Amino acid sequence: MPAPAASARDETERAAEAPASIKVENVSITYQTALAHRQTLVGTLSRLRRRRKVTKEIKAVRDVSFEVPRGTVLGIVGANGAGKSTLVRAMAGILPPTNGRIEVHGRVSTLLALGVGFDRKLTGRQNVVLGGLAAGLSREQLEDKYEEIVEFAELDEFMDMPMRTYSQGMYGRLAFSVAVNMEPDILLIDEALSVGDAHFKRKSFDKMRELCDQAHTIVLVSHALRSLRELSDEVAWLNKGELVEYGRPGKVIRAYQRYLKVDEDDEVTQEDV
Ligand SMILES: Nc1ncnc2c1ncn2[C@@H]1O[C@H](COP(=O)(O)OP(=O)(O)OP(=O)(O)O)[C@@H](O)[C@H]1O
Repeated sequence: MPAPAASARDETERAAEAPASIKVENVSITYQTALAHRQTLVGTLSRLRRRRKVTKEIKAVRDVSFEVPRGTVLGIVGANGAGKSTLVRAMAGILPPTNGRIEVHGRVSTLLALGVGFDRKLTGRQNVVLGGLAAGLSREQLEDKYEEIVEFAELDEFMDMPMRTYSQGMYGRLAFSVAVNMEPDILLIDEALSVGDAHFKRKSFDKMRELCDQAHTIVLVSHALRSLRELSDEVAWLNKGELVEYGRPGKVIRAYQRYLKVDEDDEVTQEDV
């Protein structure tokens, strides 16, 4: 019967026509960082006199291009220092690319290891309200969301305490709960797939799977290869700032593991760490 075939084709065509959620075009990001010389007094004095700053360039991302279609879950893998966090921070608009451009279509919510975070002087409740307003939610939307966020984080009795009194796990649980409950079009997650204790890890992974199955566009940076393989539609492998491979999760992760010289079923690299 033609109808189902036609609708399947329509779907494919629609997906092909749908604009990419994220477009990364020839992006390079270079950090300029002050170089520490051996700290001798004479050397420091002479440099101060000459007012010369010694800087070093670190090319963290080198001419990277790819597109993330709407509704795609993209995993990013790579060794330490490969440029993963730098690229995701640029996608989040925290860091401007040195060259190239990044287009992002949709409301973004981030859960990043570095950078944006809560103000520890404020209570959990104040942080959630401020974060929600900053993310563009109305007061009414925030009231509904607030209950969901607190219930998911299971931190009801701590919400009126300053966040400096929170344990690291409690902090992570609230951050995760805020990020996933903001109903973003695009969710950027860096090294925060599993936070909290074993119970919350399970819960946050199930929530991630639920979000990945829905029409959200998600970018996940993680060293937890098993989770990435399970959650991602596509995987990008970065090495020394360059995009080495982009494609189906099994294929790209196997190539990355060969590079790392670890077995495919190596328990440690599979783990959610
Ligand atoms: N703020 C910064 N200033 C200068 N150099 C930086 C800064 N942040 C990162 N770098 C450098 O940029 C490179 C890429 O770092 P990045 O944090 O993006 O790597 P990563 O792939 O996320 O690593 P990891 O897996 O260890 O988290 C590294 O060489 C790092 O030293």
